[in-house]
Amino acid sequence: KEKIEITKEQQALMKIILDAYNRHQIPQDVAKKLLQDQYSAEENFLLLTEMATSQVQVLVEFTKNIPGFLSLDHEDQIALLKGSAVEAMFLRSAQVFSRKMPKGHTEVLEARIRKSGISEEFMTPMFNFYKSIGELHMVQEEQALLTAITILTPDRPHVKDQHAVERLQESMLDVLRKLCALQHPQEPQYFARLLGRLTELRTLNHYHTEMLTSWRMNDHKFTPLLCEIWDVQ
Ligand SMILES: Cc1ccccc1NC(=O)[C@H](C1CCCCC1)n1c(-c2ccc(Cl)cc2)nc2cc(F)c(F)cc21
Repeated sequence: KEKIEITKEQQALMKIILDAYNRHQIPQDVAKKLLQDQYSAEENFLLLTEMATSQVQVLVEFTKNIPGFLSLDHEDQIALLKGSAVEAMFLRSAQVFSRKMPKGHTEVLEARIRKSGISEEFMTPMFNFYKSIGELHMVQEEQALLTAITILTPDRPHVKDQHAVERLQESMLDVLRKLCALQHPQEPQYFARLLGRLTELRTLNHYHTEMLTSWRMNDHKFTPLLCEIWDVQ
């Protein structure tokens, strides 16, 4: 049984990623809002665009703290952010959905989201993903590293120097692999299950434009930043 140890520099990397992840949490708690009141499809759509816009700003700040990211080609930095913003939003939503809540709150939250205005056809893949993330009971470090790994996906559209991105992603994957082995010694497959979620996350990418344009209301307004990131309007 090989001795798994996280090196000093990997510990430093993890601390930087975790601090950045915690520093850039979403300001207002959307789950609390949704649990407090029922909103119309229009209000929910506005809430989503506000949340998603602040999430992109938060994501940029988080990404700037990933060691090596700012040394990448500048156009590649943009391509990585643009390519991962939707997945980061769904990953964040899944982490919010899977948070430990008082009895019955998750059910109310799910019901509110089901009636928020999203078309019925997207509910199953979306909630399947949220529940599969919840089953992993990820610790904060794993959540932060998984977000960084998602951003550092080399094969996003328009990335020129994929190898440079691969090298950064590989160092994150190595830390995550060791962390999983230390945190879940009884589950040697845990790391592979975690990465499997990233594949499921990509499928949500395909649905997101349709989820937005099919929101049960007319005249969907998006912020300029979301028009950039979401390929809408
Ligand atoms: C939580 C967050 C953080 C940062 C950025 C975005 C969001 N996400 C949101 O604000 C929206 C709200 C928005 C208001 C209507 C209900 C869903 N949201 C979505 C979602 C559904 C469909 C699409 Cl297309 C996108 C996202 N899944 C959620 C799961 C949750 F547990 C939750 F609390 C909010 C969630």
